[in-house]
Amino acid sequence: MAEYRKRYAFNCEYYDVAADLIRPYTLFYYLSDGTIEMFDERTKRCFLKRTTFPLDLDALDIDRHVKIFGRQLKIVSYGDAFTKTAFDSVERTYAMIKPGTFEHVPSIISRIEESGLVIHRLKSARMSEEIAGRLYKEHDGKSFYPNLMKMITSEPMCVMELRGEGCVKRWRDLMGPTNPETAKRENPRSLRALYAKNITYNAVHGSDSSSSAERELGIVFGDDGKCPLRSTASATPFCTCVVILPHAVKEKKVGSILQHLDKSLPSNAFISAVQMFTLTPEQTKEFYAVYEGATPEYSAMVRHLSSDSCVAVCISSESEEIVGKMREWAGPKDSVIAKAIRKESARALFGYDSVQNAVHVSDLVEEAPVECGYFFKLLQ
Ligand SMILES: Nc1ncnc2c1ncn2[C@@H]1O[C@H](COP(=O)(O)OP(=O)(O)OP(=O)(O)O)[C@@H](O)[C@H]1O
Repeated sequence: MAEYRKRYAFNCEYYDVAADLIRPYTLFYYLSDGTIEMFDERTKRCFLKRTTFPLDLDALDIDRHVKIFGRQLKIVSYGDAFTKTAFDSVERTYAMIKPGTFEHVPSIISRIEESGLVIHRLKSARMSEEIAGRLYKEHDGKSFYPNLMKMITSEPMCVMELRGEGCVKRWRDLMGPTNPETAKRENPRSLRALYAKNITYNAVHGSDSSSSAERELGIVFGDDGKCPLRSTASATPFCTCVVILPHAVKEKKVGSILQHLDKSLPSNAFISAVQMFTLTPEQTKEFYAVYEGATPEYSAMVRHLSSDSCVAVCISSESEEIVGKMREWAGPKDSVIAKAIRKESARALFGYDSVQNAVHVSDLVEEAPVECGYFFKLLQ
């Protein structure tokens, strides 16, 4: 191929809110001069002639979004083998926050985000015996195997896919040595030094190589992308839903928001489930249905929530007052107003305006279980 024509190709989707249509485009990036070009796959015509544009190649990935001259495109797949080979090489690892450590999920997510690693998938789950058996096959027959199986299926835990250069080693460094006593001596800031109870309940797990990571991610998240593990969400007796919005996920504020939330919970409430989702515009409209026609920001809210990954949180409680309490925690809808009158609220601390306002929280006691059910039942 002539050097001038060498290019990456990405199949993208643009959600046209006004027409309520998803428009497919191919985005090209020319390596020789950093120019871009767009092709409209519906009309089969050039949409944007080859032009200079500051495209951040590091930010390009499947399911991620890229803004081209104000148009938010979602990358759905690589357009050719050349592009796939160049981009599909990002290192991934399988990470697990083990049973007995669920209360530390907010702090552990913060540490992951601070380290620069990217959380690509996240789900709080109950490990089944079948999946655990496949995961820990190599330890079958060892003296500690029965205890290991008992531990891993005993309580809620969290499964994650982490991404980033060298992430297998970086995550294992963050975890620290297998035995917490050694961890305390050799790496006192490591997660096992801080949160492990003993060698069995040792807080976290990480794949030991890229090939193990591929195997473990396939087992836990399903080779077809459908995670076989049951969610931990509990809607009884009462629950409410918090959604950490895409801008905050992208800015790596999930851990800080969860920590802030956790501190504000009354003693009769707890975080029962946390999960990352990437909603389609149709799913977002379904979720935000009650706001259509009721708020001027509706279209912008749909655009934002469907623009990238969000994190849904289920808060369970013994009292229905939890719905009001979480609204209070979130603060005024517009972060600008929140910054003026409720400086300590989540929207004041983590949001920008009335659309990128860090969190969505259930408004009404009747809506809260429906919203939790949407994420933690319907989308499972
Ligand atoms: N001697 C032991 N006694 C009790 N449990 C053990 C022992 N060795 C390992 N385990 C348990 O089995 C898990 C898997 O063991 P492995 O040797 O693969 O450790 P690791 O690679 O540091 O940890 P992980 O695989 O969980 O990241 C350990 O995390 C620990 O929970």
